[in-house]
Amino acid sequence: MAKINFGGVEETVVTREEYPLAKAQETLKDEVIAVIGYGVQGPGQALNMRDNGFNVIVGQRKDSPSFERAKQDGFVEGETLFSIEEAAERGTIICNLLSDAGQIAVWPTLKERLTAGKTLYFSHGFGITFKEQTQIVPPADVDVILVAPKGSGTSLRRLFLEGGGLNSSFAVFQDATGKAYEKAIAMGIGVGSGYLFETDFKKEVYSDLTGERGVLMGALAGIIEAQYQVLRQRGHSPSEAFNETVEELTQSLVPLVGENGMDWMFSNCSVTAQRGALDWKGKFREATLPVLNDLYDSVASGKEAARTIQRGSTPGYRQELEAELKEVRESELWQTGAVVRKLRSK
Ligand SMILES: NC(=O)c1ccc[n+]([C@@H]2O[C@H](COP(=O)([O-])OP(=O)(O)OC[C@H]3O[C@@H](n4cnc5c(N)ncnc54)[C@H](O)[C@@H]3O)[C@@H](O)[C@H]2O)c1
Ligand SMILES: CC(C)(O)[C@@H](O)C(=O)O
Ligand SMILES: [Mg+2]
Ligand SMILES: [Mg+2]
Repeated sequence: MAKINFGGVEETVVTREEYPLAKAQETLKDEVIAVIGYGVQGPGQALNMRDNGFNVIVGQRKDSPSFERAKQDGFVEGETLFSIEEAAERGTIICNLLSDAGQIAVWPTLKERLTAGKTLYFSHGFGITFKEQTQIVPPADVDVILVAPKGSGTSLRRLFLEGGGLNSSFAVFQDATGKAYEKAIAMGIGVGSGYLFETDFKKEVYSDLTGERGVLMGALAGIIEAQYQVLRQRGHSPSEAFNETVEELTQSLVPLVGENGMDWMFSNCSVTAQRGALDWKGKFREATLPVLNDLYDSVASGKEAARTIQRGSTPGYRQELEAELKEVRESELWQTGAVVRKLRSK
Protein backbone atom coordinates (compact mmCIF):
# COMPACT_ATOMS: atom_id res chain seq x y z
CA MET A 1 0.00 0.00 0.00
CA ALA A 2 1.47 3.32 -1.00
CA LYS A 3 1.82 6.04 1.63
CA ILE A 4 1.35 9.36 -0.12
CA ASN A 5 1.97 12.76 1.41
CA PHE A 6 -0.93 15.16 0.84
CA GLY A 7 0.21 18.66 1.75
CA GLY A 8 2.07 17.33 4.79
CA VAL A 9 -0.39 14.60 5.82
CA GLU A 10 0.40 10.99 4.99
CA GLU A 11 -2.46 8.81 3.72
CA THR A 12 -2.87 5.23 2.44
CA VAL A 13 -3.59 4.99 -1.27
CA VAL A 14 -3.85 1.88 -3.44
CA THR A 15 -2.59 2.24 -6.98
CA ARG A 16 -3.43 0.14 -10.03
CA GLU A 17 0.30 -0.58 -10.39
CA GLU A 18 0.52 -2.29 -7.01
CA TYR A 19 -2.88 -3.96 -7.34
CA PRO A 20 -3.25 -4.75 -11.05
CA LEU A 21 -6.42 -6.04 -12.66
CA ALA A 22 -5.02 -9.59 -12.92
CA LYS A 23 -4.63 -9.67 -9.13
CA ALA A 24 -8.19 -8.42 -8.63
CA GLN A 25 -9.45 -11.09 -11.03
CA GLU A 26 -7.56 -13.76 -9.05
CA THR A 27 -8.97 -12.49 -5.72
CA LEU A 28 -12.56 -12.54 -6.99
CA LYS A 29 -12.39 -15.50 -9.37
CA ASP A 30 -14.83 -17.65 -7.38
CA GLU A 31 -17.27 -14.85 -6.60
CA VAL A 32 -20.62 -14.16 -8.18
CA ILE A 33 -20.98 -10.39 -8.01
CA ALA A 34 -24.66 -9.42 -7.80
CA VAL A 35 -25.28 -5.78 -8.61
CA ILE A 36 -28.60 -4.91 -7.00
CA GLY A 37 -30.11 -1.77 -8.53
CA TYR A 38 -29.53 -0.42 -12.02
CA GLY A 39 -29.89 3.34 -11.66
CA VAL A 40 -26.70 5.40 -12.12
CA GLN A 41 -23.94 3.53 -10.26
CA GLY A 42 -25.42 0.11 -11.06
CA PRO A 43 -24.80 0.26 -14.83
CA GLY A 44 -21.41 1.98 -14.48
CA GLN A 45 -20.06 -0.58 -12.04
CA ALA A 46 -21.74 -3.67 -13.53
CA LEU A 47 -20.56 -2.92 -17.07
CA ASN A 48 -17.02 -2.04 -16.00
CA MET A 49 -16.77 -5.23 -13.93
CA ARG A 50 -18.20 -7.32 -16.75
CA ASP A 51 -15.73 -5.79 -19.23
CA ASN A 52 -12.96 -6.42 -16.70
CA GLY A 53 -13.75 -10.14 -16.80
CA PHE A 54 -15.68 -10.60 -13.53
CA ASN A 55 -18.68 -12.82 -13.05
CA VAL A 56 -21.42 -10.20 -12.79
CA ILE A 57 -25.18 -10.59 -12.50
CA VAL A 58 -27.77 -7.84 -12.10
CA GLY A 59 -30.80 -7.80 -9.80
CA GLN A 60 -33.46 -5.24 -10.58
CA ARG A 61 -37.22 -4.91 -10.16
CA LYS A 62 -38.82 -6.63 -13.11
CA ASP A 63 -41.25 -4.48 -15.14
CA SER A 64 -39.12 -1.38 -14.43
CA PRO A 65 -37.41 0.75 -17.11
CA SER A 66 -34.05 -0.11 -15.51
CA PHE A 67 -34.70 -3.83 -16.06
CA GLU A 68 -35.16 -3.11 -19.76
CA ARG A 69 -32.04 -0.96 -19.76
CA ALA A 70 -30.01 -3.83 -18.26
CA LYS A 71 -31.29 -6.05 -21.09
CA GLN A 72 -30.24 -3.46 -23.65
CA ASP A 73 -26.81 -3.42 -21.99
CA GLY A 74 -26.47 -7.12 -22.72
CA PHE A 75 -27.58 -8.71 -19.44
CA VAL A 76 -29.73 -11.72 -20.24
CA GLU A 77 -32.87 -12.49 -18.27
CA GLY A 78 -32.53 -15.80 -16.44
CA GLU A 79 -28.76 -15.94 -17.08
CA THR A 80 -27.23 -12.71 -15.84
CA LEU A 81 -30.35 -10.63 -15.11
CA PHE A 82 -32.75 -11.56 -12.32
CA SER A 83 -35.25 -10.22 -9.84
CA ILE A 84 -33.63 -8.64 -6.77
CA GLU A 85 -34.47 -11.73 -4.70
CA GLU A 86 -32.93 -14.19 -7.11
CA ALA A 87 -29.79 -12.15 -7.76
CA ALA A 88 -29.24 -11.79 -4.01
CA GLU A 89 -29.71 -15.53 -3.62
CA ARG A 90 -27.15 -16.30 -6.33
CA GLY A 91 -24.61 -13.59 -5.46
CA THR A 92 -21.68 -14.14 -3.11
CA ILE A 93 -20.84 -10.44 -3.20
CA ILE A 94 -24.06 -8.45 -2.95
CA CYS A 95 -23.61 -4.89 -4.20
CA ASN A 96 -26.29 -2.74 -2.68
CA LEU A 97 -26.65 -0.09 -5.37
CA LEU A 98 -30.26 0.81 -4.77
CA SER A 99 -31.05 4.41 -3.96
CA ASP A 100 -30.14 5.17 -0.34
CA ALA A 101 -33.82 5.40 0.66
CA GLY A 102 -34.71 2.33 -1.45
CA GLN A 103 -32.11 0.29 0.45
CA ILE A 104 -34.30 0.42 3.56
CA ALA A 105 -37.34 -1.23 1.97
CA VAL A 106 -35.24 -3.93 0.31
CA TRP A 107 -32.97 -4.63 3.30
CA PRO A 108 -35.03 -7.54 4.77
CA THR A 109 -34.90 -9.23 1.33
CA LEU A 110 -31.12 -8.89 1.13
CA LYS A 111 -30.47 -9.72 4.78
CA GLU A 112 -32.29 -13.03 4.48
CA ARG A 113 -29.95 -14.02 1.64
CA LEU A 114 -26.72 -12.83 3.26
CA THR A 115 -25.56 -16.22 4.44
CA ALA A 116 -22.29 -16.77 6.33
CA GLY A 117 -19.15 -15.85 4.38
CA LYS A 118 -20.92 -13.67 1.80
CA THR A 119 -19.92 -10.05 1.27
CA LEU A 120 -22.18 -7.02 1.47
CA TYR A 121 -20.89 -4.14 -0.63
CA PHE A 122 -21.99 -0.50 -0.66
CA SER A 123 -20.97 2.61 -2.59
CA HIS A 124 -21.95 4.92 0.26
CA GLY A 125 -21.59 4.79 4.02
CA PHE A 126 -25.21 5.93 4.41
CA GLY A 127 -27.11 2.74 5.31
CA ILE A 128 -24.55 1.50 7.85
CA THR A 129 -23.71 4.85 9.48
CA PHE A 130 -27.32 5.94 9.94
CA LYS A 131 -28.41 2.51 11.13
CA GLU A 132 -30.82 3.93 13.72
CA GLN A 133 -32.80 5.34 10.80
CA THR A 134 -32.19 2.65 8.17
CA GLN A 135 -32.23 -0.45 10.41
CA ILE A 136 -29.46 -1.83 8.18
CA VAL A 137 -27.45 -4.01 10.57
CA PRO A 138 -25.63 -6.80 8.73
CA PRO A 139 -25.25 -10.29 10.21
CA ALA A 140 -21.93 -10.70 12.07
CA ASP A 141 -20.69 -13.51 9.80
CA VAL A 142 -20.55 -11.50 6.55
CA ASP A 143 -17.92 -9.08 5.27
CA VAL A 144 -19.11 -5.51 4.83
CA ILE A 145 -17.11 -3.31 2.46
CA LEU A 146 -17.41 -0.05 0.56
CA VAL A 147 -16.10 1.34 -2.70
CA ALA A 148 -17.45 4.80 -3.39
CA PRO A 149 -16.48 6.27 -6.75
CA LYS A 150 -15.93 10.01 -6.31
CA GLY A 151 -18.09 11.08 -9.21
CA SER A 152 -21.13 10.08 -11.20
CA GLY A 153 -21.59 6.50 -12.42
CA THR A 154 -21.82 8.06 -15.87
CA SER A 155 -18.27 9.44 -15.52
CA LEU A 156 -17.08 6.11 -14.07
CA ARG A 157 -18.21 4.35 -17.25
CA ARG A 158 -17.04 7.06 -19.65
CA LEU A 159 -13.56 7.22 -18.15
CA PHE A 160 -13.30 3.43 -18.19
CA LEU A 161 -14.18 3.34 -21.89
CA GLU A 162 -11.49 5.95 -22.52
CA GLY A 163 -8.97 3.72 -20.71
CA GLY A 164 -8.84 5.79 -17.52
CA GLY A 165 -10.24 5.38 -14.04
CA LEU A 166 -12.25 7.49 -11.59
CA ASN A 167 -10.76 7.71 -8.11
CA SER A 168 -12.74 6.03 -5.32
CA SER A 169 -12.80 5.82 -1.55
CA PHE A 170 -12.75 2.36 0.00
CA ALA A 171 -13.44 1.05 3.49
CA VAL A 172 -14.05 -2.08 5.52
CA PHE A 173 -16.79 -2.01 8.13
CA GLN A 174 -16.80 -5.67 9.09
CA ASP A 175 -14.20 -8.36 8.36
CA ALA A 176 -15.75 -11.74 9.10
CA THR A 177 -13.58 -13.84 6.77
CA GLY A 178 -10.23 -12.10 7.17
CA LYS A 179 -10.38 -11.24 3.47
CA ALA A 180 -12.60 -8.18 3.51
CA TYR A 181 -9.78 -5.69 2.96
CA GLU A 182 -8.46 -7.59 -0.04
CA LYS A 183 -11.97 -7.93 -1.47
CA ALA A 184 -12.64 -4.21 -1.08
CA ILE A 185 -9.48 -3.34 -3.01
CA ALA A 186 -10.19 -5.95 -5.70
CA MET A 187 -13.75 -4.62 -6.10
CA GLY A 188 -12.38 -1.08 -6.32
CA ILE A 189 -10.11 -2.10 -9.18
CA GLY A 190 -12.91 -4.14 -10.76
CA VAL A 191 -15.42 -1.30 -10.91
CA GLY A 192 -12.91 0.85 -12.76
CA SER A 193 -11.30 3.00 -10.08
CA GLY A 194 -8.07 4.82 -10.76
CA TYR A 195 -6.58 5.31 -7.30
CA LEU A 196 -8.25 4.01 -4.13
CA PHE A 197 -8.25 6.21 -1.01
CA GLU A 198 -8.79 4.50 2.33
CA THR A 199 -11.51 5.84 4.63
CA ASP A 200 -14.24 4.55 6.93
CA PHE A 201 -18.01 4.42 6.40
CA LYS A 202 -18.79 7.40 8.63
CA LYS A 203 -16.13 9.67 7.15
CA GLU A 204 -17.22 8.72 3.62
CA VAL A 205 -20.87 9.55 4.19
CA TYR A 206 -20.22 12.77 6.14
CA SER A 207 -17.83 14.12 3.50
CA ASP A 208 -19.93 12.93 0.56
CA LEU A 209 -23.20 14.44 1.82
CA THR A 210 -21.40 17.70 2.65
CA GLY A 211 -19.65 17.84 -0.72
CA GLU A 212 -22.72 17.28 -2.87
CA ARG A 213 -24.90 19.65 -0.84
CA GLY A 214 -22.02 22.14 -0.79
CA VAL A 215 -19.49 23.12 -3.44
CA LEU A 216 -20.07 20.22 -5.83
CA MET A 217 -23.78 20.77 -6.42
CA GLY A 218 -25.87 22.83 -3.97
CA ALA A 219 -23.52 25.75 -3.44
CA LEU A 220 -22.49 25.75 -7.09
CA ALA A 221 -26.09 25.94 -8.27
CA GLY A 222 -26.98 28.56 -5.64
CA ILE A 223 -24.06 30.92 -6.27
CA ILE A 224 -24.62 30.70 -10.02
CA GLU A 225 -28.28 31.65 -9.57
CA ALA A 226 -27.32 34.56 -7.31
CA GLN A 227 -24.72 36.05 -9.67
CA TYR A 228 -26.95 35.61 -12.73
CA GLN A 229 -29.78 37.36 -10.88
CA VAL A 230 -27.57 40.31 -9.92
CA LEU A 231 -26.29 40.75 -13.48
CA ARG A 232 -29.78 40.53 -14.97
CA GLN A 233 -31.24 42.96 -12.43
CA ARG A 234 -28.43 45.42 -13.24
CA GLY A 235 -29.42 45.43 -16.91
CA HIS A 236 -27.18 42.81 -18.51
CA SER A 237 -28.55 40.59 -21.27
CA PRO A 238 -29.23 36.88 -20.58
CA SER A 239 -26.31 35.76 -22.77
CA GLU A 240 -23.89 38.17 -21.10
CA ALA A 241 -25.03 37.13 -17.61
CA PHE A 242 -24.77 33.44 -18.53
CA ASN A 243 -21.37 33.75 -20.22
CA GLU A 244 -19.87 35.59 -17.23
CA THR A 245 -21.36 33.12 -14.74
CA VAL A 246 -21.42 29.64 -16.26
CA GLU A 247 -20.01 29.29 -19.75
CA GLU A 248 -16.61 30.73 -18.97
CA LEU A 249 -16.52 28.76 -15.71
CA THR A 250 -17.11 25.37 -17.34
CA GLN A 251 -15.38 25.94 -20.67
CA SER A 252 -12.32 27.94 -19.71
CA LEU A 253 -11.53 28.43 -16.03
CA VAL A 254 -12.53 25.23 -14.16
CA PRO A 255 -10.64 23.05 -16.65
CA LEU A 256 -7.55 25.15 -15.83
CA VAL A 257 -8.15 24.58 -12.09
CA GLY A 258 -8.45 20.86 -12.76
CA GLU A 259 -5.29 20.88 -14.80
CA ASN A 260 -2.95 22.58 -12.38
CA GLY A 261 -4.67 24.19 -9.41
CA MET A 262 -6.31 27.48 -8.46
CA ASP A 263 -3.13 29.60 -8.69
CA TRP A 264 -2.55 28.24 -12.21
CA MET A 265 -6.01 29.36 -13.30
CA PHE A 266 -5.49 32.76 -11.62
CA SER A 267 -2.11 33.19 -13.27
CA ASN A 268 -3.69 32.61 -16.67
CA CYS A 269 -6.04 35.52 -16.12
CA SER A 270 -5.28 39.25 -16.17
CA VAL A 271 -3.68 40.89 -13.17
CA THR A 272 -6.89 42.92 -12.93
CA ALA A 273 -8.87 39.68 -12.52
CA GLN A 274 -6.29 38.24 -10.10
CA ARG A 275 -6.33 41.36 -7.87
CA GLY A 276 -10.11 41.35 -7.71
CA ALA A 277 -10.46 37.64 -7.15
CA LEU A 278 -7.83 37.57 -4.40
CA ASP A 279 -9.54 40.54 -2.70
CA TRP A 280 -13.02 39.02 -2.90
CA LYS A 281 -12.36 35.33 -2.20
CA GLY A 282 -12.01 36.01 1.53
CA LYS A 283 -15.43 37.68 1.62
CA PHE A 284 -17.01 34.74 -0.11
CA ARG A 285 -15.22 32.33 2.24
CA GLU A 286 -16.41 34.20 5.36
CA ALA A 287 -19.95 34.54 4.00
CA THR A 288 -20.26 30.82 3.26
CA LEU A 289 -18.41 29.38 6.29
CA PRO A 290 -21.46 29.59 8.58
CA VAL A 291 -23.64 27.94 5.91
CA LEU A 292 -21.11 25.14 5.42
CA ASN A 293 -20.82 24.61 9.18
CA ASP A 294 -24.64 24.43 9.40
CA LEU A 295 -24.57 21.91 6.59
CA TYR A 296 -21.94 19.73 8.28
CA ASP A 297 -23.91 19.83 11.56
CA SER A 298 -27.04 18.82 9.68
CA VAL A 299 -25.18 15.87 8.14
CA ALA A 300 -23.54 14.78 11.41
CA SER A 301 -26.79 15.02 13.41
CA GLY A 302 -28.53 12.69 10.94
CA LYS A 303 -30.94 15.43 9.80
CA GLU A 304 -29.85 15.18 6.17
CA ALA A 305 -30.23 11.40 6.29
CA ALA A 306 -33.71 11.74 7.81
CA ARG A 307 -34.77 14.12 5.04
CA THR A 308 -33.30 11.86 2.34
CA ILE A 309 -35.18 8.90 3.75
CA GLN A 310 -38.42 10.77 4.39
CA ARG A 311 -38.55 12.30 0.91
CA GLY A 312 -37.11 9.23 -0.84
CA SER A 313 -39.73 6.92 0.66
CA THR A 314 -42.68 9.11 -0.33
CA PRO A 315 -44.72 7.63 -3.18
CA GLY A 316 -44.44 9.73 -6.33
CA TYR A 317 -41.19 11.31 -5.13
CA ARG A 318 -39.34 10.70 -8.41
CA GLN A 319 -42.02 12.72 -10.25
CA GLU A 320 -41.71 15.50 -7.68
CA LEU A 321 -37.95 15.50 -8.14
CA GLU A 322 -38.39 15.62 -11.90
CA ALA A 323 -40.78 18.59 -11.52
CA GLU A 324 -38.14 20.44 -9.48
CA LEU A 325 -35.48 19.70 -12.10
CA LYS A 326 -37.87 20.85 -14.81
CA GLU A 327 -38.25 24.16 -13.03
CA VAL A 328 -34.45 24.57 -13.05
CA ARG A 329 -34.26 23.52 -16.71
CA GLU A 330 -37.00 25.96 -17.71
CA SER A 331 -35.62 28.96 -15.82
CA GLU A 332 -34.31 31.82 -17.95
CA LEU A 333 -30.78 31.07 -16.75
CA TRP A 334 -30.70 27.48 -17.97
CA GLN A 335 -32.79 28.14 -21.07
CA THR A 336 -30.13 30.68 -21.96
CA GLY A 337 -27.57 27.97 -21.22
CA ALA A 338 -29.21 25.61 -23.69
CA VAL A 339 -28.87 28.22 -26.44
CA VAL A 340 -25.30 29.17 -25.47
CA ARG A 341 -24.25 25.48 -25.52
CA LYS A 342 -25.33 25.31 -29.16
CA LEU A 343 -23.03 28.19 -29.99
CA ARG A 344 -19.84 26.41 -29.00
CA SER A 345 -17.42 26.11 -31.88
CA LYS A 346 -15.64 22.79 -31.96
N1 LIG B 1 -25.36 8.34 -8.63
C1 LIG B 1 -24.04 8.22 -8.53
O1 LIG B 1 -23.31 8.41 -9.50
C2 LIG B 1 -23.40 7.81 -7.21
C3 LIG B 1 -22.02 8.08 -7.00
C4 LIG B 1 -21.40 7.53 -5.87
C5 LIG B 1 -22.15 6.78 -4.99
N2 LIG B 1 -23.48 6.57 -5.19
C6 LIG B 1 -24.22 5.72 -4.26
O2 LIG B 1 -24.53 4.52 -4.97
C7 LIG B 1 -25.81 4.02 -4.55
C8 LIG B 1 -26.75 3.93 -5.73
O3 LIG B 1 -26.98 5.24 -6.19
P1 LIG B 1 -27.69 5.55 -7.58
O4 LIG B 1 -27.65 7.04 -7.75
O5 LIG B 1 -27.13 4.69 -8.63
O6 LIG B 1 -29.16 5.08 -7.24
P2 LIG B 1 -30.55 5.44 -7.97
O7 LIG B 1 -31.17 6.54 -7.22
O8 LIG B 1 -30.27 5.65 -9.41
O9 LIG B 1 -31.37 4.12 -7.71
C9 LIG B 1 -30.85 2.84 -8.06
C10 LIG B 1 -31.95 1.87 -8.30
O10 LIG B 1 -32.69 1.65 -7.10
C11 LIG B 1 -33.97 1.22 -7.49
N3 LIG B 1 -34.86 1.37 -6.31
C12 LIG B 1 -35.08 2.49 -5.60
N4 LIG B 1 -35.95 2.23 -4.59
C13 LIG B 1 -36.28 0.92 -4.70
C14 LIG B 1 -37.13 0.05 -3.97
N5 LIG B 1 -37.83 0.48 -2.93
N6 LIG B 1 -37.22 -1.23 -4.37
C15 LIG B 1 -36.51 -1.68 -5.42
N7 LIG B 1 -35.68 -0.93 -6.15
C16 LIG B 1 -35.57 0.36 -5.79
C17 LIG B 1 -34.31 2.11 -8.66
O11 LIG B 1 -35.24 1.45 -9.51
C18 LIG B 1 -32.95 2.27 -9.36
O12 LIG B 1 -32.82 1.37 -10.43
C19 LIG B 1 -26.27 4.97 -3.45
O13 LIG B 1 -25.80 4.47 -2.21
C20 LIG B 1 -25.56 6.27 -3.79
O14 LIG B 1 -25.39 7.14 -2.70
C21 LIG B 1 -24.12 7.07 -6.28
C1 LIG C 1 -21.88 11.92 -7.86
C2 LIG C 1 -21.86 12.28 -6.38
C3 LIG C 1 -22.50 13.63 -6.16
O1 LIG C 1 -20.49 12.37 -5.99
C4 LIG C 1 -22.46 11.17 -5.50
O2 LIG C 1 -22.07 11.36 -4.18
C5 LIG C 1 -23.97 11.03 -5.56
O3 LIG C 1 -24.60 10.97 -4.49
O4 LIG C 1 -24.52 10.93 -6.66
MG1 LIG D 1 -23.48 11.16 -2.73
MG1 LIG E 1 -20.11 11.68 -4.07
